[in-house]
Parts: sequence; C-alpha cells; structure tokens
Amino acid sequence: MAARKEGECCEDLRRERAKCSFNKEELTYLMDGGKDKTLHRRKIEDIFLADPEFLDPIRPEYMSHEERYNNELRKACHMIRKFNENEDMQQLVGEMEGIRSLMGSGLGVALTKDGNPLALHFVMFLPAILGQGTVEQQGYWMSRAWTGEIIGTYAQTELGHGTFLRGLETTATYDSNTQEFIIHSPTITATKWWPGGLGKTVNYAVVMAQLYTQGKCHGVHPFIVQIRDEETHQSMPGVTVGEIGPRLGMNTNDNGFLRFNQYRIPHTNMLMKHSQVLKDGTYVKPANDKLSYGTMVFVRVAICFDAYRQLQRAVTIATRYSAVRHQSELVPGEPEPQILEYQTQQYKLLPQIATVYGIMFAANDVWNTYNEVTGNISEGNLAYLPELHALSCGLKALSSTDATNGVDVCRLACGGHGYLATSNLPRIYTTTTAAITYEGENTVMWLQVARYLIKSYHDAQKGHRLQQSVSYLTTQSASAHATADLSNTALVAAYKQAVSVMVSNAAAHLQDHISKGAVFEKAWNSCSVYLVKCAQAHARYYTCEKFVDGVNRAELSEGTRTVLLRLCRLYLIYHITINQGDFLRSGALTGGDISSLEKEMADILAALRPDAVSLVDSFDIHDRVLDSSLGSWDGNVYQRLYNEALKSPMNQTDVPQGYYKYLRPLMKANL
Ligand SMILES: CCC/C=C/C(=O)SCCNC(=O)CCNC(=O)[C@H](O)C(C)(C)COP(=O)([O-])OP(=O)([O-])OC[C@H]1O[C@@H](n2cnc3c(N)ncnc32)[C@H](O)[C@@H]1OP(=O)([O-])[O-]
Ligand SMILES: Cc1cc2nc3c(=O)[nH]c(=O)nc-3n(C[C@H](O)[C@H](O)[C@H](O)COP(=O)(O)OP(=O)(O)OC[C@H]3O[C@@H](n4cnc5c(N)ncnc54)[C@H](O)[C@@H]3O)c2cc1C
Repeated sequence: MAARKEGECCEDLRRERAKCSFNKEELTYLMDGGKDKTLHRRKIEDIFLADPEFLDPIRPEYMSHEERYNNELRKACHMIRKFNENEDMQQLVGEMEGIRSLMGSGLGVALTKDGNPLALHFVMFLPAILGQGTVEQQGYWMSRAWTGEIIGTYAQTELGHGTFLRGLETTATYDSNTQEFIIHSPTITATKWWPGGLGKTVNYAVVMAQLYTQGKCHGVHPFIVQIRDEETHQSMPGVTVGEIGPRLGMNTNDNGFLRFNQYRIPHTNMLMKHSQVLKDGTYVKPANDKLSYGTMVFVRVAICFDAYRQLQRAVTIATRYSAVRHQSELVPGEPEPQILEYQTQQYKLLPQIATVYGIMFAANDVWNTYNEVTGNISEGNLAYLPELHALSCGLKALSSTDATNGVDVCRLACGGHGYLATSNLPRIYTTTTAAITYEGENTVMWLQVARYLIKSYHDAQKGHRLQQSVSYLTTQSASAHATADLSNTALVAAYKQAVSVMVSNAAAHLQDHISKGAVFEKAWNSCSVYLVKCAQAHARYYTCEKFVDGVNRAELSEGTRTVLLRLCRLYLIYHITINQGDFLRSGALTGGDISSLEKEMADILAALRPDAVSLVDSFDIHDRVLDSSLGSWDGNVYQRLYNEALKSPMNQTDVPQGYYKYLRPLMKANL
C-alpha cells in the first residue's frame, strides 16, 4: 500500500526510520491482536479506500450543513450496500466488530469524516436490541435492522435530563384493553434531545421511557418505537422530530429531537429480556433494575477503544511533523534542529505514545471482563455487575479525558499549522472531546467509581472479601515502599498505596461530616471533589497495572520488548510526577524517590527519541485515515499545506464578491 509504506519520504523521515531499534511489525500485530488481524485489516482498508465513491468532491469544511449531511449519508449508505451486496465482503469485514470499525474510529474516520448518520444504528440500536430484547424480539428486529431495511437510534437523553436517568419524563403507559403502550412527552423538558441519526435519518428508535402499568411507575425501560413511515419517511402522526442544529463537531451525525403526543405502539415493542409487562398489565421485575442500563455499559467499554485510536492518529501527525519541522537554534550557529530534538517537545509527544498503549491494555482487559460478566448475567449470576459498572465508568472517563487532553497537546505541539483544518487535528479533537460528555458525563462517571470504592472500603473494614480490582483496599496500612525499590512492581504498589490512603481519607472526611449532623448525601456532596480524585487515582492505578501485565505477557523480540518497556516505564513515572502530592502525602514514595524518577524520566525521553517516528509508524495508520497535511508518511508537509490552501473556493477567484459589495464602497467612500 503505497500511501502507508512504500512511498518516497523526505530526508528527515528517512533518517528517522533508519534509526529504528525494534521490529515495527511486531508492535502493529500486538495492537491489532495478531498478524492475521493486521493482514485482514489492511485488506479491508485497501478495498474500501480504493473505492472512489468514498472520496469527497471538496473538503467538507467548504460545504453547507445540509451538503455535508448529504455527502456523508451518500458514503454511509454506499458502505452498507457494499457490505450487504457481497457475501465475501460480509465474511471479510466480519460481523459486529468489523462493521463497527467501518462506522467508527478505525477505517470509519476515513470513509465518513465528521460523523456518520448511520453510526448510532450500529453502535447503539443493534446492541440495544441484542442486549435488551428477548430471543424472539432479536430474531424479528435484527433481521430487519441488520440489512438496513429499518434504521434506528438510541433515544434516551431529554432536554431536561441526560445524567439523571431516574428523572426522565417520557412516559410509556400500558393500556391492557388494546394491548398497547402509549408513549407521551408531557412537558417541553421531556423532549428527547441529542440522539445521533434521529434528526433526518432513522425511522425507528429504542426509546427509554418511564413505564406505567396498573397505575404504578416502574422506572425507565426500553421500547422500540417507529418514528417515520417506512415508505414516505414522513414523521408518524403523533411524532414530532427534527435536527438540533450545528455542534462543536460531529456535525453529520444529525443529532435530533423527538416529541410524542399520546403515540401508541404494540405491546410486543417493549424490549423484554430483563423485565416484562404481561398482556394483562402485570409487571415482572428484572433480576437487577440496572440491567436496563446495559447498552450504556457496552458503549462505555467501546469508547475506550475509540479514545486510543483517536490519540494514535493525533500523535502520529504531531510526531512526524516534529521530525520534519526545523525551528530556532539549539546550539548557536548550528543548523536549526528538528523540533523533536527539544526535550520539551519529547515530553509532549512521547507520553502520548505511551498513553495509547496504557489505554489499549486496560481497554482489552475491561472488554474481557465485559464478556465474562455479561456471560455470567445470562446464567443468572449478577455478582460482578457492580465491578463491571465501576470499571467501565472509570475507564471510559480516564480514556476519553486522556485522549482529549493528549490530542490537544499534539495540536499545540504543531504550532500554528496544528490549528489548520487540513492538519485534521481540530476534527480529531472535536470528535474525541464529545466522548467526555456522551455516554455518561465524566464527572458523573468518576462519582460512580467513587461510590464503588467507598462501598468496597467499608466492606473491607467489615472483613468481607473484595472484588479483584479493589482488593488492594484491604492492605492500605502495609508500606508499599519499605526499600529503595523503584521497580515497575514497586511503582504499581505505590499507586495502590496512594489510592488506598486517599480512599481511607475520603471515608474519614465523609464520617466527619456525618458526625457533625450531615445526612450521607450532603456529606457526599461536600467531599465530592476529593472523591473524584480518588476515582481518578484508582483508574490510573488500574491502567498502570494492566500496562505492566500486558508488556510482561506479550510475546516480543528483545528490541521490541525494550522499547515497549521504556514506554511503560515512562507512563508509570509521568503520572507519578504530575500527581506527586498523592504519593508523598500517602507515604507511598519519598521526595528522594520522586527526584530519582524525574531524572530517570529525562533519560527515558532521550532513549525513546530515536524511535519516536518508528513508534508512530508501527501504529500503521493509512494516510487516508490520518487525512492530514502534517502527518503523511512522506513528510511532504509544506507542499501539502500549500496545495490544500490553493483548493479553497475563496482562491478560485482573484477578487472576491465581498470586495465589490462591501470593501470597495468603504475604501472609495471619500473619493
Ligand atoms: C457513540 C455514542 C453516542 C452517545 C450516546 C449516548 O450518550 S446515550 C445516553 C448516555 N447516557 C448516560 O450515560 C447517562 C448517565 N447516567 C447514568 O448512567 C445513571 O443515571 C447514573 C449511573 C449516573 C445514576 O443512575 P441511578 O440514579 O439510577 O443510580 P444511582 O446513582 O442511584 O445508583 C444506584 C445503584 O445502581 C448502580 N448502577 C448505576 N448504573 C449501573 C449500571 N449501568 N450497571 C450496574 N449498576 C449500575 C450504582 O452503582 C448503584 O449501586 P449501589 O451503590 O447502590 O450498590
Ligand atoms: C455528541 C453527543 C452525542 C450524543 N448522543 C446521544 C445519543 O445518541 N443518545 C442519547 O440519548 N444521548 C446522547 N447524547 C447525550 C449525552 O448522553 C448527555 O449529554 C450526557 O449524558 C450528559 O448529560 P447532560 O447533557 O444532561 O449533562 P448534565 O447532567 O446537565 O451535566 C451538566 C454538568 O452538571 C454536572 N452534573 C450533573 N449531575 C451531576 C451529579 N450527580 N454530580 C455532580 N455533577 C453533576 C456534570 O458533571 C456537568 O458538569 C449525546 C451528547 C453529545 C454531546
């Protein structure tokens, strides 16, 4: 694939690549999950990227809002048609996992650029049917939805409530006479607001609504609701639906609004895997009333994968650019160095490369936990649901925050050119930062993790056995740092000790407020800034541990292991130095330890510097997926920037219309 590997590259990048100390392909295989998967991914990329239908007539930034939507919808539909019409393709792409990559942060970002109008159909509508529907419901709805005969979204958030699900106002009232549910939006704040694809694309939605039957409310439940006519695509009588207007990014996801006026749907449209309403209106409770939140748990895990893939793209662009860009003087009189020579630039970029691996190892672990726990749930064992909930909230929040901050660091690391749309860093940023808000706003996610930590801490005090991810909360009094040991194992132990002491302090603060007369909830709010810090420290510890385990377990040649161990070590030290107060206050590390680690970090930056470009090359991101004038394989940065500028519609005429209309009358006013 010329754009990825064989193309001529500039002298700077050629020299960088010649310095590589490890086997790049090994790291590519590790990230993909094996050589076969890498070859498979490349084959799919070749097929889809060779298809001219996925090219844009002009840069989307130059199109109107509606033109952009139509352009992405055209490509999204072509993608599905290409997938459906060809059995080989279906086998090649693979089922859910493959189609999600076409829709999302893998190849998807090269095919549809600023949000795919069909994304929610695959990312949430189908998973909601699979996770919340009975076997019969899955059979009926999946066969229609899989081929695109019907297109759906997930409509939960309302104008008035996104975070607080128990506060949702849309109602689904069962009428046993007609065996129908009546879906209704009683207030303006009950209007569904945000669902992707809802604005103009979908004709169905999984609607989350307060279930009323036999005069009693049973909380939020999922219903399949037809929004638009299957023939005319007009909104159904009793349904008002539209698009919510321009957003910071993801503007072609056509996020929408939706209101219901006493709108009737059949009894069979309540998704009844976990709880049921019998035909006579009797309500049958689920084994756990949070099972109806299951679709969100799934997507939170998926977001961790999106997060590191977006960061991979940003750091590939910024690192290659930093090897091509020369600026200032390091030594007076000598040629201007590559900006990658500056230690401060290395400190911006190399921790982002390490973060990609940290999130990847942790995400793989949470994905395995998700599969295990959901398997247990289907066999009636719900014991590990709280741990899965805490892990998925924590990793979703950590990965989306780290990736967003990291993408912005990469943008800033490219100076002025990073601010240009053609660098693609602005779009990567606006896409990544959305994940901080959607699928559970991050502060709220941290507080869910904190709730689990405090509960577990109290359980430990009572002598109960804790679940694996928090088992360290029983050992906080033991000194993790008895010797001057600063090995990886000792540093992970230091992370554990720091969180453990923080959680114990938080529990004491809570108790203090309660002793002074505060009710638990008020005491909780008074401690919530610190509780969020505990949750963040826990998720960081967890990621560090998975990073160390992941490197130890990976089968790698010596050179490749060395470079990955350096990244792992950088990750461990970097987060200790920026949170050193937690380690010092808990006694997990001394000031002397931190000074040694800071010194070591400087050495690691220098040791990793020669491999920087090869490390991002090993992410194996096709130029079309990077879509950046700064980050291409060949490093031909300046010519690309210039060529892209020439394509601006403003440059198709020498003198703009505005000159004659506004500027000239002003400039010539006194003549
Ligand atoms: C591409 C993507 C596009 C975007 C799509 C979207 O954004 S879609 C829209 C995305 N929208 C969002 O993501 C909305 C975010 N908001 C929410 O998810 C919830 O309202 C909440 C979790 C914040 C609180 O919920 P609440 O007020 O009902 O609960 P509570 O705080 O009173 O806790 C009670 C107990 O329940 C437990 N528990 C809670 N959740 C789960 C779970 N999933 N599983 C298991 N357990 C769970 C909790 O741990 C606690 O246990 P404890 O301690 O008693 O043993
Ligand atoms: C790009 C995008 C796509 C989306 N797609 C969908 C979709 O497809 N389907 C769908 O249903 N929804 C979707 N959403 C909605 C999204 O899930 C919600 O916006 C999100 O859950 C946050 O809820 P909110 O907007 O009500 O924020 P709020 O809860 O109002 O948050 C505002 C502030 O209040 C704080 N806050 C709120 N509650 C608490 C608390 N208990 N403790 C401490 N602080 C608190 C938050 O931390 C935040 O700082 C999307 C949103 C975006 C931005």
